[in-house]
Amino acid sequence: MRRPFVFINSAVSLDGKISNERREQVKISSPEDFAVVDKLRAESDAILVGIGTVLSDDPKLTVKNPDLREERVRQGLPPNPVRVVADSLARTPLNAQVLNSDARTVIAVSERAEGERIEKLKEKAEIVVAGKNRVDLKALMEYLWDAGIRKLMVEGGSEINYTFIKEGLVDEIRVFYSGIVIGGAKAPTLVSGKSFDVPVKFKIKSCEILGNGVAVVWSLR
Ligand SMILES: NC(=O)C1=CN([C@@H]2O[C@H](COP(=O)(O)OP(=O)(O)OC[C@H]3O[C@@H](n4cnc5c(N)ncnc54)[C@H](OP(=O)(O)O)[C@@H]3O)[C@@H](O)[C@H]2O)C=CC1
Ligand SMILES: Nc1nc(O)c(N)c(N[C@@H]2O[C@H](COP(=O)(O)O)[C@@H](O)[C@H]2O)n1
Repeated sequence: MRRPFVFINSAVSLDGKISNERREQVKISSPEDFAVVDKLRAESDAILVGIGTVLSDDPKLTVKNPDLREERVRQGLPPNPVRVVADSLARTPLNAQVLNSDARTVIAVSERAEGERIEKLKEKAEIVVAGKNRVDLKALMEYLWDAGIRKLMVEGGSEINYTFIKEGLVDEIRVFYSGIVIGGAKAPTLVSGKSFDVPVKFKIKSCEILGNGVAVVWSLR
């Protein structure tokens, strides 16, 4: 199967949470980590999130540093990478920031998505139907490969991270471990879903202190 190089990027509190139990966006990264994340976005062809993250955070998923956007343009690329949302039922709100004109957006839906919702979203995004009940990530990866995407950054949340790992679609995971405690037994962690029968193994590729936290890049073992 031909697919892009896939890496998950996530910021985690020291108690392992990626947000709080109300699933509100929490600033976990240090300024130093945000600068690296921005560079990683600029070096990627596309950035993917699950619809849960769109509904919780209303992210823009754009490159923030104008110098990095200019560098992309110098390389003949659009200023921002393609944004991809895994959204089986086409629930992306029409006023979501991810649909603004800053970048091209692909909404991946399943066959269960209502035609009317799809038609409305089509005015603002490219729609790809992949999967019967839920977005089929393998089919989506093939679609993105055919669309010229070679490096995909997955920016969560926990449910979409789980499926990427379960389906063997992840090459690297970059985690920023921050010096904050969020707490909350039900607050989401990096990966949700069901425990794997055999834990998936990763090895450390690199490790650096970035302000009040540590960024570790893990590659598949
Ligand atoms: N600290 C950090 O780095 C980050 C934190 N977050 C936080 O994470 C939380 C959101 O995470 P979460 O609620 O887990 O939501 P996700 O962003 O992981 O989205 C999950 C949804 O994606 C849709 N989906 C479509 N296809 C698939 C598939 N094949 N596998 C899994 N999901 C699929 C499902 O909805 P449907 O079936 O309707 O399509 C599912 O409910 C927020 O609180 C946010 O703030 C998010 C990103 C980064
Ligand atoms: N790297 C990182 N650190 C944090 O502390 C975060 N909360 C997140 N969240 C992710 O970034 C998205 C927001 O992107 P925009 O700033 O709107 O472009 C958010 O939706 C999460 O995917 N990431």
